[in-house]
Amino acid sequence: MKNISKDNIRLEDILDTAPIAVAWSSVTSGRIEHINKAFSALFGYVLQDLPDLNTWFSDAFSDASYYQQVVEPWIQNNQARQQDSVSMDGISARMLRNDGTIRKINLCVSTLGEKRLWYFNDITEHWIAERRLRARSKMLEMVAKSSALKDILNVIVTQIQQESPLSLCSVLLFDPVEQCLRLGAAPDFPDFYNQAIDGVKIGLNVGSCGTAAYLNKRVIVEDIATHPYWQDYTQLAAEAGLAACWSDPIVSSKGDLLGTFAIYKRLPSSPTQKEIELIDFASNLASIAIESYRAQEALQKRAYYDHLTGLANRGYFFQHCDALLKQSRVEGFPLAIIMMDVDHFKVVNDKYGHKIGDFVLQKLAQVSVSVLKHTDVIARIGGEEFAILLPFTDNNSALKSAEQLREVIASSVVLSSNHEQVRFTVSLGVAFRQNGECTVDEILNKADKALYQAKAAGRNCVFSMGLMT
Ligand SMILES: Nc1nc2c(ncn2[C@@H]2O[C@H](COP(=O)(O)OP(=O)(O)OP(=O)(O)O)[C@@H](O)[C@H]2O)c(=O)[nH]1
Repeated sequence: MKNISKDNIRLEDILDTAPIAVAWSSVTSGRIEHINKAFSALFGYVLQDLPDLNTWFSDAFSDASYYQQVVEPWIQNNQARQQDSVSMDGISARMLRNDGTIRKINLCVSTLGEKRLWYFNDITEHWIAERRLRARSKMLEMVAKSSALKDILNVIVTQIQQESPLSLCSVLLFDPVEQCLRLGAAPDFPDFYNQAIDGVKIGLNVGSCGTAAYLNKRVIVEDIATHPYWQDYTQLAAEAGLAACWSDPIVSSKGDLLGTFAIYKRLPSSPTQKEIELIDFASNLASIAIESYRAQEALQKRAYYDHLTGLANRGYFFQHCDALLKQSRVEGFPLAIIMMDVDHFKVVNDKYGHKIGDFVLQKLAQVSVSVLKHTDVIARIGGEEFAILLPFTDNNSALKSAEQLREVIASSVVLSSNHEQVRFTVSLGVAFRQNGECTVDEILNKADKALYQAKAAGRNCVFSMGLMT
């Protein structure tokens, strides 16, 4: 430490003890003549690194248009002011440190003779806290308004990317049925990377996210190129320009896995304490968003789906049928309806009990879904009564679908509590949208009449308004 005698105190020494970053420049040449210790700590430079003031400023302000439109006029205005002005209005701006990270500063200037003193007050922490609060409020508002989950997650990802420049962030959603991760939000990743990741099964050595989800704990990979967790994905990561990945499992309030939040870096690196806090913040926000979305989804499911079979319920079917009938009238595509009813179901219940009867309904739903097209909608509209809507389906195709349903159901088996094979059949009635007007009630009535004909004809058969197949 320098030994400063009492009567030999220089301005430089005084400024070095100041907690605020200060630089002074020559009024005439603009050369930066001194920076204090707090300046070096804030921006990472020593005096020799810095060119003249204007050159440094034009590089240091991270937002070029803000620099040109706001900062430059402010500097010029101050330079035009008379000398020995001691106090001036400050300006807020984002400035780059020598490591590329961004600091938010309040900049003030005063002129003293030939020297111009610049004061850089670091308000980054306050700025980050404020922005996080804003991001959090915006996200909660979006949750309350039931915005699309992808949009909400994009707000979180964007916030973190702004706080941690030179990073890419992603949220992947856990699919518990398929035990895989699906794309939630990864707005700045290349499409080929997102496509490759979407649907990846979780497991050990499935990158940072697949492994974090599998182990249900944070995974920090500092160098993707050499880490065993990435051994099957190093080329993919290299093509996307990714060198490090820190991934956190997103967990619900009950401890269930909801997905992963990850920060990727372009160069091998380990997270700072601040970046760990950032990951925690993002995972917590994402957890609120995903959990509330899932709760809403479950509510909707309860409103529209039949709890026993998992098929759509009567309400959903009628709504959907009405909309599709209108659309088919406008666009002129063919549409058919099948009504399907279990034969002698009372006998099944009486002989094997209600529980086995329930298994029969579940099995019937399962095999029906397996033979229908993904555009068809099957619903349980009564106890043992089902309706199927077949858009873009003409007369012959609908009859074929009905026959296929009949066959696959007739060959299905459920085991009774005594391990007896319980077999069951269905009767089916088919109706089509004719040219001209046709309401939901009209087409369902037609299908119902055909169903009664099938029952009357001895069951386990398909009828289409008097035509038996
Ligand atoms: N296990 C079970 N049975 C149900 C459910 N909903 C309705 N049922 C039963 O379904 C049976 C319907 O009987 P019916 O209307 O006489 O018809 P069916 O015995 O199938 O005879 P047909 O339709 O004429 O071939 C009744 O025994 C109801 O109790 C359910 O959710 N689970």
